[in-house]
Amino acid sequence: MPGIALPAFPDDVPIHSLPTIDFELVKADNPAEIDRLWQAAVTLGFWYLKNHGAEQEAKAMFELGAETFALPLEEKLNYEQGDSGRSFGYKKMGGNAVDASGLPDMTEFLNVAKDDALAFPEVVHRTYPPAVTAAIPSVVRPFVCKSLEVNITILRIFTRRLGLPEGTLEQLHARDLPSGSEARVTRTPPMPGKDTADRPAIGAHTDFGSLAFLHNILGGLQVLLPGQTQWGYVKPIPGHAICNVGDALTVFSGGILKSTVHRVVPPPGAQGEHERWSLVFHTRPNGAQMLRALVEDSPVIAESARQYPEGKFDTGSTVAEWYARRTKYQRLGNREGPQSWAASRGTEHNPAAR
Ligand SMILES: O=C(O)CCC(=O)C(=O)O
Ligand SMILES: [Fe+2]
Repeated sequence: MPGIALPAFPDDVPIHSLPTIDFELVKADNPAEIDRLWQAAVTLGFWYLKNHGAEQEAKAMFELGAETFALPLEEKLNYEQGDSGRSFGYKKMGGNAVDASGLPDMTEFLNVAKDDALAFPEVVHRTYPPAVTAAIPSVVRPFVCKSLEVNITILRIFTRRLGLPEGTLEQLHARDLPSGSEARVTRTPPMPGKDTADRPAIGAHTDFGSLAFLHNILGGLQVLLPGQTQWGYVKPIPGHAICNVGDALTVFSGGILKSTVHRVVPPPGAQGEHERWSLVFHTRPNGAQMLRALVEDSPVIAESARQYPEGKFDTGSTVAEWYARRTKYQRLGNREGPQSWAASRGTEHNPAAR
């Protein structure tokens, strides 16, 4: 459980060092820091974020996750997300595939919709276990609001840098329009002695949405940076969130922003003896928005999109449809064969990676 003394991240495993962006400087419009953020987003798609101001809110969310996961499985299954393509609610361990062979995942999720948190006590999407419902005003909503503040600030910067009219990305991620945005707590049981690549806890994927704001305690997250063939761990650093770009921003930006493949494997070294917890806020665009490059709105995006095969960023679907397809075919309950895994994929650079 979060909070107990844990072994340090080992120093003999391959890591990818990511740049650290200072959110205070970004908010203060510091040009050099904004440049560094932009460089990270268009090259690696991943960066650390310090001074984000969400530590207390994150801690409370971890505690709520612990309380929820401690419920009997039978009770948790009453809130299971199901196989329809919706992710809100509880996801049982083994509900998803981690690769084309249909190997089951090893992680349980609690996913609370941004819309349910902000509209509470009104129910927009679904209901949650009573302890979660009771904690929406005091725990979930504050975390959602802090996370949105961080991600919307970053989206404003991307709007400018992409040459889009002011407010474009903010409007595509409107607070009060329905979306797949959600707060997620994850728990993976200890997997001591497991070879990392043999037993992913969460399979290789790109994120479905726009921006992830992730809080890690133990290692286990690995990324496959663009152009590289070696997975590297992202070492958790206290007080530093890990941020990454998701598929929706890659598509909107005509390939300028990089949505990078990542996965979760058992924590390395002695950390593998412990349960792994993570917390993430996934910011996703308005569900009704068509998912395609914003070529009419920005010459920079039009120019970038031209360098890719025609139609690459014309998904032909709304954000909600794209997201539902990916969620649905990841579910083992919908699996018909390797084609189901293929149907769950996004803009991954290397769809065969696991
Ligand atoms: O737990 C982690 O470190 C990553 C979780 C993740 O990739 C996701 O929720 O999309
Ligand atoms: Fe992810």
